[in-house]
Amino acid sequence: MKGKTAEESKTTLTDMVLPGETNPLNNLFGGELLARMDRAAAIAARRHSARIVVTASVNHVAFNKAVPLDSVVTVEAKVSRAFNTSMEVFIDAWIEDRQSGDRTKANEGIYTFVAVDETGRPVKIPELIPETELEKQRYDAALRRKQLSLLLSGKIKPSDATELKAFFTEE
Ligand SMILES: CC(=O)SCCNC(=O)CCNC(=O)[C@H](O)C(C)(C)COP(=O)(O)OP(=O)(O)OC[C@H]1O[C@@H](n2cnc3c(N)ncnc32)[C@H](O)[C@@H]1OP(=O)(O)O
Repeated sequence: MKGKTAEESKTTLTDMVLPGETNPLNNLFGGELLARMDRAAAIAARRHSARIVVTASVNHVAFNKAVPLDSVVTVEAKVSRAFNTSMEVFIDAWIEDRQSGDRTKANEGIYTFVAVDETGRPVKIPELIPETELEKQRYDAALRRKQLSLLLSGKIKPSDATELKAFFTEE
C-alpha cells in the first residue's frame, strides 16, 4: 500500500458563527465547534484512507479563545499519523479579522478515526508521510498520544504503554 503525505489529506472548512450556534455570552457553543472539527477531520481521514471512517476517540480539545458571534471560522484538518487501521487527525481552528483578513489561531483538537469496511470491521490503511517540521513533530508524538488514549479508555495496560512510559522516565 503506497504511503500518502499529510498534505494530501488536508481539509479546510470555512463558515460563519450564526445566532443559533452561540452560548449566552454570544460566543460559539463548544459542541458546535467540536462538530465542525469532527466533520473536517472525518473528511481528512477519508481522503487518506479512501475508506469509510468512524470517530474512535476525541483525544484532546483546547478551547483557548472564545469565538464571537459573526466570526468567520476556518477549521483545517490533516492526518498526522496512520497506524494499522487507525489515524490521528490534527484540527486547527482559526478566526479571521473582518477588515485585515489576518488569521488568529483560536482552538485545536486531536481526534482518532478508524477506517472500516461496509460491515464496520477495521481495515488496513496507507502509511502517512510527514514532510514539514510541524508534521514531523506531530507524527513523532502521535504514538504516545495513541497509547495514552488506549490507556484512558481501558484498552491497554500501563505496562503496554512503552513509548508513553519512556517519555516520562527519559533524562
Ligand atoms: C464520523 C463519525 O462521527 S462516526 C460516529 C461515531 N463513531 C462511531 O460510531 C464508532 C463506534 N465504534 C466502533 O465502531 C469501534 O469501536 C471502532 C471501529 C472504532 C474500533 O473497533 P474495535 O473492534 O475496538 O477495533 P480494534 O480494537 O481493532 O481497534 C481498531 C483501531 O482503533 C484503535 N482504537 C480503538 N479505540 C481507540 C481509542 N480510544 N483511542 C485511540 N485508538 C483507538 C486501535 O488501537 C486500533 O488501531 P490500529 O489498528 O491502528 O492499531
